[in-house]
Amino acid sequence: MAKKGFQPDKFSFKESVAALKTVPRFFVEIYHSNRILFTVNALCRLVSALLPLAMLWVGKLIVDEVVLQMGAEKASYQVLLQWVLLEFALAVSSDIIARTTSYTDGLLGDQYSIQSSVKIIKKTSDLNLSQLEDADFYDKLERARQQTTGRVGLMSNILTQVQDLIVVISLMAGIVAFEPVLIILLLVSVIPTLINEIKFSGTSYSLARSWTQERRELDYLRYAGASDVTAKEVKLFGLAGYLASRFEKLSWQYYADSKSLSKRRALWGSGFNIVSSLAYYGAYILIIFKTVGGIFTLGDLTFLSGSFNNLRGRIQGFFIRFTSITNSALYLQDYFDFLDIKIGDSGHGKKPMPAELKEGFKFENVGFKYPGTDIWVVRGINFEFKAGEKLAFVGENGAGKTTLIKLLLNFYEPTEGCIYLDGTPINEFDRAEYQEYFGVIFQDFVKFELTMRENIAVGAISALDDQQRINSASEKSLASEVINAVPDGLDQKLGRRFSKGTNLSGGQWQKVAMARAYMKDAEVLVLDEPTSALDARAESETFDRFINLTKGKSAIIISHRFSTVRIADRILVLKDGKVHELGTHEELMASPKLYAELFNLQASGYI
Ligand SMILES: Nc1ncnc2c1ncn2[C@@H]1O[C@H](COP(=O)(O)OP(=O)(O)OP(=O)(O)O)[C@@H](O)[C@H]1O
Repeated sequence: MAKKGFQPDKFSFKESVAALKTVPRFFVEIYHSNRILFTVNALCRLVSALLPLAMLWVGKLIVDEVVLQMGAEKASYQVLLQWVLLEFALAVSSDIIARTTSYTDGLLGDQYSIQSSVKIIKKTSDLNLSQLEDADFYDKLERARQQTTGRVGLMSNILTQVQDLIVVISLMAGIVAFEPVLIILLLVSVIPTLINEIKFSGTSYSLARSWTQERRELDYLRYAGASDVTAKEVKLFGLAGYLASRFEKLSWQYYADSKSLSKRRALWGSGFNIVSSLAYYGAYILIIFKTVGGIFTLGDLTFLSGSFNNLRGRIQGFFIRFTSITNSALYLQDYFDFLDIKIGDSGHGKKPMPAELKEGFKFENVGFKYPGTDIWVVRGINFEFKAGEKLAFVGENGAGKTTLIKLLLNFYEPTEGCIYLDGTPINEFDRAEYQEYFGVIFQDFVKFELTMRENIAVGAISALDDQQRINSASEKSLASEVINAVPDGLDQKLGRRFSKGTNLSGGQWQKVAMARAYMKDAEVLVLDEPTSALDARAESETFDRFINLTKGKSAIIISHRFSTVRIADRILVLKDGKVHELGTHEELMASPKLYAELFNLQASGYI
């Protein structure tokens, strides 16, 4: 995707500052992630904020005492020793406190990062399928995921900011007591940094934000070019060069935008720094003159020049950190925006589900367009799916079979018409409870790179340790054959991502997936092409078992194999998003329409 070039001022200073409103919520979350660590951290920072002034002051006392003793007839070291010991104690405490601060920073950061990642996973699972299938959603997710670790830096940056503010106030009070003019010079020396930071605040976030889509594309290209899943085809079709060059092209564009921003920042930064240094040296000369003129002692000189330098560094750091804080706050805003995405559930009722299905489901004049599109994928759909019935969906690719399942499962709401369960519109039920009714194996079921046991138990994850239930589901689905064929049985890691992992064949995976359906004692089972990778014998065995083992249960089976389909009680033939035929195998064979035509073609080996 070609990039027009970066628009740097999309996020102004004002917007960056406005993002700071997320900071209190952030601190409440951190505080709740570990109250003790947070309190220790804050106390350490408070104490260390007062240490620089104390150390500089003791340094001044030492120099003054040295000068005094140099002029004395008989030097006494007692006071001097006391001051040096005090400075030593301050130095040691300062180090201990700094280490405790960074230790607690790290721990708090890790805890917060774990918790925020968990929140992102949970939030994602709470959202509707229609929200998840949206590109905007992925952009939001990407931005929320970014900087999960950066947020840790935000916490320490903000606390350091408060800490430095205390240092700055205390050192300024010290300087004002000696020479108020120095404060004016100090301001002159830090204003250039302030201007520089205001100028560039928000720009790096702007750059990163404007590249959200491309970064997702880069991630995808990296995955497509270097992963076990794609390796076969990448090698066979010689795609590595193509993918690498696409990756490189996009990366270099980002690099160029990022470089030009860094260059401008560096150039402006060095210019401003010269002004700042001039003011500093002006102050230094003033202090030297006053010391030589006898107004300041040598100790005062050490204290003032030390304080001035320290202050300048801290105030500049304060502004620079401010930009980094506002930048992180913009990312934080993305994270909270993601957590605050409304779950599109508002139109849903809270009716409890009936204990068992009595009549069944009814589709009444159902039509559907995917959100953001203007095409009727299905329209004018009318049929009943009776309780206890085994119904098969048949139709060409793209006819709308999976879409009907998604509508039945209430992942999407029909654009027009209504679906009823025992006479009640399905959106009057609590969505989660409603979906609990179903056990579904999708054609693109997930091959989790977890153990065999976990892969089976995902059908009812609370039964992960229920050996009997797992054994029974494996027997029913023929997954037991797969379990026996792998070295570690149920504890076998699946997939090759982790050591000792093993890959299963397509058919073996489908047996594992079928076991998930048996794990869940669902009222209604839906199998969306669950046997496409099975050999003919395994397929027929799987379906015979399925029909026998789920007697009395309602089930929908989608399949392109007519030998499977014919076992169903009734068959619904979809064509161009409409119900073309509906009846038993015998009824449909008796009419010279699509079903009979396709059945005969397949029987004669043409398709
Ligand atoms: N999330 C989506 N957004 C937009 N269009 C979609 C989406 N999912 C599916 N479609 C479109 O809806 C139509 C029906 O797709 P569906 O998956 O329901 O077909 P199907 O009958 O199950 O096909 P197959 O036999 O190939 O699995 C297709 O044209 C497809 O491109």
